[in-house]
Amino acid sequence: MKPKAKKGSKKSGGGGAPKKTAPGANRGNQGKQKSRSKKGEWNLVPVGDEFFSDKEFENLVSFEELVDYNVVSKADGTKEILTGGETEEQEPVKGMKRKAEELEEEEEEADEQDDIEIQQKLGKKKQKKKNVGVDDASEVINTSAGLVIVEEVEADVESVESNSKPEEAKVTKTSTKNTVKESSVKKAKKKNKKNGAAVKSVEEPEKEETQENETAEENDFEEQEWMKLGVPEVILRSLKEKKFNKPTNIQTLTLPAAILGKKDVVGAAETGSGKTLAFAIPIIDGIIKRRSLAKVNNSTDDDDDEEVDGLQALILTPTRELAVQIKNHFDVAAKYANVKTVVIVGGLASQKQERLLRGRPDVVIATPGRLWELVHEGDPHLSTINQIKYLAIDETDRMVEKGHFKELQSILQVLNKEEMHKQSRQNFVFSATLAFTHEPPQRMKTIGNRRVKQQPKKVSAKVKLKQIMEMVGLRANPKIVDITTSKGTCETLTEMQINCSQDYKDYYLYYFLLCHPGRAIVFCNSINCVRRLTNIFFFLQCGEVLPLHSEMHQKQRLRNLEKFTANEKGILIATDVAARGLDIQNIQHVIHYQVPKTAESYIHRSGRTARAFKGGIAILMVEPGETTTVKNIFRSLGREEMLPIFDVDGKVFREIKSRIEMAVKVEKFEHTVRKKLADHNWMEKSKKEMELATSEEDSDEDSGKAGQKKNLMQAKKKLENYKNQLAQMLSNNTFVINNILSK
Ligand SMILES: Nc1ncnc2c1ncn2[C@@H]1O[C@H](COP(=O)(O)OP(=O)(O)OP(=O)(O)O)[C@@H](O)[C@H]1O
Repeated sequence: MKPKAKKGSKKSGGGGAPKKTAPGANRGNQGKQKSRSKKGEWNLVPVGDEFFSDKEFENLVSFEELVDYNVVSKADGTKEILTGGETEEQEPVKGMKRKAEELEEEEEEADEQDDIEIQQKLGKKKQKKKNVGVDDASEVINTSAGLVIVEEVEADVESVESNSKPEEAKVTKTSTKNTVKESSVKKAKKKNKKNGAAVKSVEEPEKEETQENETAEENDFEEQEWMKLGVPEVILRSLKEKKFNKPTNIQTLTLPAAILGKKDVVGAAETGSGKTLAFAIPIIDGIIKRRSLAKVNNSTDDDDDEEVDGLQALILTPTRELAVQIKNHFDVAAKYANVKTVVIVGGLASQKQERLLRGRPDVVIATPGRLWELVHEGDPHLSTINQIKYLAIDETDRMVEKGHFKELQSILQVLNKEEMHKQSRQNFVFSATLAFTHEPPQRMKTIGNRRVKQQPKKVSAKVKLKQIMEMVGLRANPKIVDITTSKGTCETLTEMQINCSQDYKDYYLYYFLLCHPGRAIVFCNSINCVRRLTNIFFFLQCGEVLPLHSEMHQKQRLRNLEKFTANEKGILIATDVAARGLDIQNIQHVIHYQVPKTAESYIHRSGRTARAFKGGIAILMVEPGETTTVKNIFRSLGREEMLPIFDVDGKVFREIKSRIEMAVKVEKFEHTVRKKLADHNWMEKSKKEMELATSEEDSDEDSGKAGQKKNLMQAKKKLENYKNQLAQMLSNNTFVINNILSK
């Protein structure tokens, strides 16, 4: 089989039936032919649209296959395949037909070789990077207000320098090129190991790591590293137990200022970098210290007792799930510290939460809505909320967005009302996109076709941070650390793109999930899309497929997250409620089924994988109508190159198409049946209620009802039939699919 290129390529020979080939492929087969002993013909091979999403094939016009040919000997003893129009040099083979598959295999091997070379280069590159420590931390910039010390920390030579665009582009290219071939994703594990490569394995990464490191880990706990930061013994114990052997960068850079310096902290660091403990540890430490101080004082003065008995700390988060998770982080770190935490979020019974507050917890972790409700209702424990000693706002940039979280503003007003209390409170403001800023939208730069004279300027990171700090009410001289990379996402993440039509997204998604089993989150922009995909992938028997969106009951949301966390191959189909902060171990893949609306959302969604030093893949699915949004996102991220294209194995892709088509049909038809059923039930119910009287009307009704019932029965039968057909398809795994499943 041979691909044909657009430029300078000869038109394809043969008169193959115009089967479905790639768009633009059927340009006719009447091209000029250098006829010589014509024995066979090159025939068009049908290929799907998917080939045209592949950058590598951008010049491709068609694929052709020769199935009928003779091999004749040349004078030098080698063989020659004579075709209708050209002679191709082949390796000496014994007069047998070379199968298309063999040729494909060769191509794959060549690609693999390319990959190995890239991996080797990457391995070296990473080695070089490792030698550059975080300690190259630099310098201090004074903001215009002169209040704030901004420390810019060079976490990574290539990624942090904001002006190093060419270098940055080089990194993106190298790290992505090695993933261009989808077929090589699995092999990457072996290669990475061999080469010590930068891109970590994405298939079961933790298993390999834990097995190798298990024995070493006992002695790996770097107690001194933690102690240097001021972490007390009682927290060290739990960190050691958790095998948090050494602090992460953001922890190293913020903990001393927070624990020893008692400073307010503003922290921006990539997703999954351990920001939660960066504020949880100092808060726990502070509570313990205040308590022991109070004990000492207590022996002389009873009045001080009150101060440590009330609410000490408030943690605010944008989502309910995140609040629950932060509580878990606190509880882990405070295992031996006797610090009591509760979660106050909407969607759960407020009576239960009031009861929890009666237990006088030290720390309340809350979403602003429910918290404000309870403050407003005069909950006794929350009555001293204005005197809290610690305030942490996670995902702060999201929390202070205009139009969101009105209640947050109300809470902050209460907290900041009295200067004395404000000054005695330590604040923590964190997010992966805290310092992220946007170009003003194009529409603000033009009026009609005219360019606006005074072009609106991009708000600088410094200005944005200043606004946030003022809004939260930070004290003077906070510690500000921004170690986000200019590309936005974390270093261990591999990003790829799929370009296809809307209809093909289901095919690609199924293909990806089939070929790359593992815990995955699929992100959608709408609840309807979540529902539709959940049904389709349920019908396709893709393991445990769980929806998550804001119209679900809170209990169900939490239950689904629990199930997802417990299942290594679970698939969560979610809206952006799952985009921020969720920390679920070993999510291997994130798929943006629909392009997110903002760069922040892209960063946070992608950041559900590749967390805490691990690897992961994020796939961005783009249909033509979404390309402008993608361009805007990448412009905001300062990226000049598009993502590498995720390649597919055409053989597998063709085989799964019929399954998807049937599953989509089942999903649609089930929807119709459900609607018919609802109509029928409604008719039944209303008839009973109205108690229609006349017998004539009764008979009309009866015949209409009978017709409707028949209709419904037929539809149900048809649906059953479709389901059976799908089940049949799913049970008939072909050789190709079995081959994938066995890997
Ligand atoms: N020092 C450490 N060593 C190893 N793992 C750690 C360490 N600190 C935190 N972790 C783990 O890393 C994971 C990510 O941490 P965390 O959820 O705090 O990230 P984050 O920076 O808040 O991410 P996001 O921006 O997505 O919210 C968690 O599972 C956490 O338990």
